[in-house]
Amino acid sequence: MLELRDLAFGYGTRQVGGGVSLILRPGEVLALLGPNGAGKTTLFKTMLGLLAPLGGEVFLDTAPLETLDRKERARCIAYVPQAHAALFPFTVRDVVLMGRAAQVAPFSAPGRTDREVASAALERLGMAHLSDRPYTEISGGERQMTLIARALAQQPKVLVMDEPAASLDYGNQMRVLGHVRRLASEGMAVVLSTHNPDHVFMVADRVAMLHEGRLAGLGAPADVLTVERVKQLYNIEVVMGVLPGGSSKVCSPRLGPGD
Ligand SMILES: Nc1ncnc2c1ncn2[C@@H]1O[C@H](COP(=O)(O)OP(=O)(O)OP(=O)(O)O)[C@@H](O)[C@H]1O
Repeated sequence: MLELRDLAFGYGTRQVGGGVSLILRPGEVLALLGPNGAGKTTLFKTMLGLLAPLGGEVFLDTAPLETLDRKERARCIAYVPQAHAALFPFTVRDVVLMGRAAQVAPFSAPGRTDREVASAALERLGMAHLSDRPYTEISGGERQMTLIARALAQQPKVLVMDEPAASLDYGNQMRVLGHVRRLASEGMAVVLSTHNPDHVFMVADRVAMLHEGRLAGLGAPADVLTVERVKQLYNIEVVMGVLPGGSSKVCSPRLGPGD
């Protein structure tokens, strides 16, 4: 569904990373883990076509990304960026409705189906009560949930989420991860970045670890997300295990007296 072949990425002459090859399949959740500045956002922007690759290729449903126009891309792949400051006082409903842009004919207004899909996305995320509120007057976490609803309204095959849980409270973090699993079980392919190994264990089928712009590991979390890898990526000692009654591994820092 989404394939990266020996992808190199960066900004103009500044290469951030390279040699990234992977295939994302329908119904799969892939987590991208890596320290600040490792190149996760730059890689995402390149796989979305917002930045031109510095080498290699991106394929969407076997078509080279550069052969698809913006509407064709938007019908296939949706992006939830990192939480950002709001500029215009659109209502939450209208922000979510913008996710329908690729389905609306040129010079036409969104139709009833578009409004129903947008409302359903808000409903699904438990955000319906905020529909009429200005996007500039809701909290950072509520803005993040609105952006997720906007991406769902796009009804993409591939969903790319840049640290979707970063500004959410504990309950919403777990709810968003639950939604991610449900979307995958309906056939959507999801790639999300996170700094939290527990979230990887909870939600991901595979994890790709990015270290200084290169893949430092790719595979099932239980196999490749090890104590040693976390030490390599984040320079921190951790312990991992399954808690009594738990179903997935958890990761906990091992802090010394001087930390
Ligand atoms: N617009 C830009 N122009 C040039 N370099 C940039 C630009 N944006 C980011 N960078 C650099 O590219 C590198 C990778 O940044 P990127 O935002 O992709 O990292 P990240 O893994 O997403 O980090 P974080 O976890 O902090 O969000 C960093 O060294 C950063 O300083």
